[in-house]
Amino acid sequence: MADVVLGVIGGSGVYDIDGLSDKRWVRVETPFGDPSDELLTGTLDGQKLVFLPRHGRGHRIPPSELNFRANIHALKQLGVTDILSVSAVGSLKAELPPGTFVVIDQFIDRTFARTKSFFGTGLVAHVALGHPVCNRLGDLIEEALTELDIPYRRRGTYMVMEGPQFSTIAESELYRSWGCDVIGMTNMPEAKLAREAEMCYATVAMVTDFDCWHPDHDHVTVDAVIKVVVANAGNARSLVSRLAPKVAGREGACSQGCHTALDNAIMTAPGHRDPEMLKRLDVIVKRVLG
Ligand SMILES: CSC[C@H]1O[C@H](OP(=O)(O)O)[C@H](O)[C@@H]1O
Ligand SMILES: Nc1ncnc2[nH]cnc12
Repeated sequence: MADVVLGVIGGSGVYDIDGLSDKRWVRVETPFGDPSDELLTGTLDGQKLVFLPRHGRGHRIPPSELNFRANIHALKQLGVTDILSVSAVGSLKAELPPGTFVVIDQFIDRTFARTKSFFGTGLVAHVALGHPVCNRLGDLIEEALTELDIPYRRRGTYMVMEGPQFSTIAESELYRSWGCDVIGMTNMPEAKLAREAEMCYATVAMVTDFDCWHPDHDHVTVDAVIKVVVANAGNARSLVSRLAPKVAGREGACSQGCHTALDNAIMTAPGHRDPEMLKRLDVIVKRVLG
């Protein structure tokens, strides 16, 4: 089993990370193009950590233009085994007010303008996604949130919309009728690609607004989102600091199988695999194809 390296993908308002020693921003090239920015490497409380600002420093890249494959590939190249995704989300439930952290366990992917797989013609794979996030990592996140006394909810369904515009009231009500808890624009295909790359992935969604459905609250604006993110930045920082040593202390391969997701996933017969694809996907498939 590879050494544990914690990856943190910072969402809106989270473009840096505190308290790292041996801090270094590194440029990583991938066969899929450039990640959102350089990646920040370092050590936090004895745990190796790699941080990537999802939208780049200065928030340059909108959700539909994020190079999700390059981002996940770059983290994989730097040895990341477990990814904590930190995301700002709108609430679709009255009982999830701004400031609440939700440890996501399900997604509904309604995005339509994104490349969603590392695989393709010449090397076809179908990974399981029934449990799209890692529950072992989710347990550690929950432990950290409990110890820090941060208001949180374990489990919730994150509706992933294409954006960049926020929803109409009719859309927001539709997602509410589906039982979704929160809404955002970024966690798919990120979570799917992390699974294909055999990395544990878990999302802490920070509720920043009531989207546009709540009769007693203003409709979401960027200003309102950033205000809540800034007000909760301390909690997000404490969560990462508290989580790092817990991740360092976890033992063995993921019992849910995140680290072996490709074991029964590749469909293309050995003699029909495209050598170019195999080369391009080397970092992703070398454990399973040698
Ligand atoms: C500034 S609000 C919209 C923006 O924030 C969320 O991004 P992230 O998950 O990276 O925090 C949301 O999905 C939108 O991309
Ligand atoms: N209401 C909302 N809809 C989509 N993405 C969001 N990110 C934060 N709030 C959001």
